[in-house]
Amino acid sequence: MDTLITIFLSLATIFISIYYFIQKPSPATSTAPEPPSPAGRLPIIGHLHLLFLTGELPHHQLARLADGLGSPVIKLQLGRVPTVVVSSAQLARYVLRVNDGVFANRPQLVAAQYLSFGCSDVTFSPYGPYWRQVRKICVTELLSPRRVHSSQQVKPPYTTIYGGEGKKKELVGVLTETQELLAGFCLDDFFPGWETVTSWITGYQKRLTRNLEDLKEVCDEIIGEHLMKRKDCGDDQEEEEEDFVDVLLKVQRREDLDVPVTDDNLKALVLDMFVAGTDTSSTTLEWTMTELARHPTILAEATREIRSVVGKQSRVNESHLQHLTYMKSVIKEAMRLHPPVPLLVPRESMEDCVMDGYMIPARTRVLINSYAISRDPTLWEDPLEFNPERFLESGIDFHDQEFRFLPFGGGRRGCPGFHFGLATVEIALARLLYHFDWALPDGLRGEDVDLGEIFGLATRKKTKLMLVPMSKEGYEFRGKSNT
Ligand code: HEM
Repeated sequence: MDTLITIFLSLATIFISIYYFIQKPSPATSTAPEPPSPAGRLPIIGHLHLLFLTGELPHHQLARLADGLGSPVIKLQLGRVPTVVVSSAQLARYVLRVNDGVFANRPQLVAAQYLSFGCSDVTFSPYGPYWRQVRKICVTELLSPRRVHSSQQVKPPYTTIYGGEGKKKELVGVLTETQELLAGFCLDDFFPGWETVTSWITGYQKRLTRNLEDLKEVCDEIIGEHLMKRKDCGDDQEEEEEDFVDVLLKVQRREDLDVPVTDDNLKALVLDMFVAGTDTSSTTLEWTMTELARHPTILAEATREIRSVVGKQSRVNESHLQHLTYMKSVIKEAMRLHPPVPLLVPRESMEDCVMDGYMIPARTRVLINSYAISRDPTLWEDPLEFNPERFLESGIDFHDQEFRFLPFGGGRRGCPGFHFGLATVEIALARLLYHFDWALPDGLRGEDVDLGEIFGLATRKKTKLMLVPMSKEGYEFRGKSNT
C-alpha cells in the first residue's frame, strides 16, 4: 500500500509540475510592476513553505514578511493562488473604500463550498444578486441597530438552541470543527482543481464530509422544531419571541424575493449566524478579560465605572451601556491588540487594478492584515502597550475614516453583525465586572499569563484563561436577568 501511495504521489507531482511549466504567463494588461515578493519561491508550492513550515501563525508571519520587504503590499504565490497582503491603513482604505467594488468578491474556499451549502451564506457567497439579497435580509431583518437596541430585538438562535436534546447537544463540538475548517488556510484552498490529490494527502475532504453530515443533522433538527412551533402558533407568534430562525423562515416564504431562498440556503444562513457571531464575540470577551487580568489598575477603573453607573442592588441592562465610556475603550484596546479576525475574511479582486503603483490582476486573493495595522508603530504610540486611554483621547472608533482600526473589516463586505456582536460583548463584560471582583489564581502574575493564539475563523486564546471570581457585597448576582 505504501509503495502504491508513493507511486501515486510521485506521478501527481510530475503531472502538476508539467502543467505548471507549460503554462504560458498571462499577457500583462498594464506596465505596472507586481508588488514585491519574498525570496524563496519554489516550483509548485510557491511561497507556501514560508507560511506553513515556520510554526508561526499566518498573520504574524505575513506581518514579518511585509516588514522584511519594507512594503505595505506584498505578493505571495501560495500554491496556484496569487495572493496579495495589505499591511497599511492607507492601502486598507484603498481596498475597503476607494476600490471597494473591485474587492467585494470572496474566494470560493473548499470548506465554504461544503459547509456553507455551496457558498450560499452571506460570508462566503460570491458578490452578486444572491449575496445582495441575503445581506439585505441579514442587515434589515436580523441585525439592524434598531433591532439590536430595541425591545424588538431578534433573539440570536443560540439562546434557544444551545443545549437541548438530540444532535443539538453536540452543537458546540460540531461548530468548533466547522470554524477550524473554515479558517481558510488549508492546502486544498491553494490548489484549486487539484482537491482530489491534496485532500487525499491531507484527509481534509473526509473531515469536511463528516462535518457537513453533522451540520445537516443539527440544522434539520433546529429548523424542524421551528416549523413545528409555527404550525402550533401560525403567524401569531409575538415578535419578541422570534429568534433568527423564525425570522428567516418567514422571509423564505415571502413572494417579493429577487432570488428564491431554498431550504439549503436557509441552512447556510442559520449556520452563518452561528459561525460568524459566536466565536468572534466570545473571543473578544476572552481577550478583554485576559488584558484586564494582566492590568489590575485598568480592571479596577472599569469595575468602578460600571458600579457607579448602575448603582448597588441593581441589574446591568442595555440602557447602562451608553454611559460606560471607559469600559468601551477597554474593549476597543483589547480588539486592537488581539483582533478576533486578524486577516479579515479573504477578498478576491474582480478586475485588474493598480494599487500603490503595483498591478493587481483580476482573481487575486487579497488579505488585509488588520493585526499588523493595529500594531503599526507609525499609527500607534507604544503599540504593544495595553492602554485604553488612547481611545478616550484620540476618539478613534470602529468606523475610523483612516482605517487604522478594523476589527469588523469595512466596505460593502464589512461585518453586518457589528452592533449585535459589540452589544453582546459589552453587556457580558459589564455584568462580569459588576457582579464580581476578579483576580488571577494565587501565585500567578500578570506577566505570566499566556498570550499564545490559535488561528481559526476567530483567533482564540491557546490556553484557557483561569481567573478567580469573588462576589462583592451589594453587587451580588440576584437570579435571572430580564435583558
Ligand atoms: C465581536 C464580534 C464580531 C467581530 C469581531 C466580527 C468581525 C468580522 C469581520 C472582520 C468580518 C469580515 C469583514 C470584511 O471582510 O471586511 C466579518 C464579516 C461578517 N460577520 Fe462579523 N464579527 C462579529 C460579530 C458578528 C455577528 C454577531 C454576526 C451575526 C450574527 C456576524 C456576521 C458576519 C457576517 C454575515 C459577515 C460576512 C459579511 C459579508 O461578507 O457580506 N458577525 N465579521
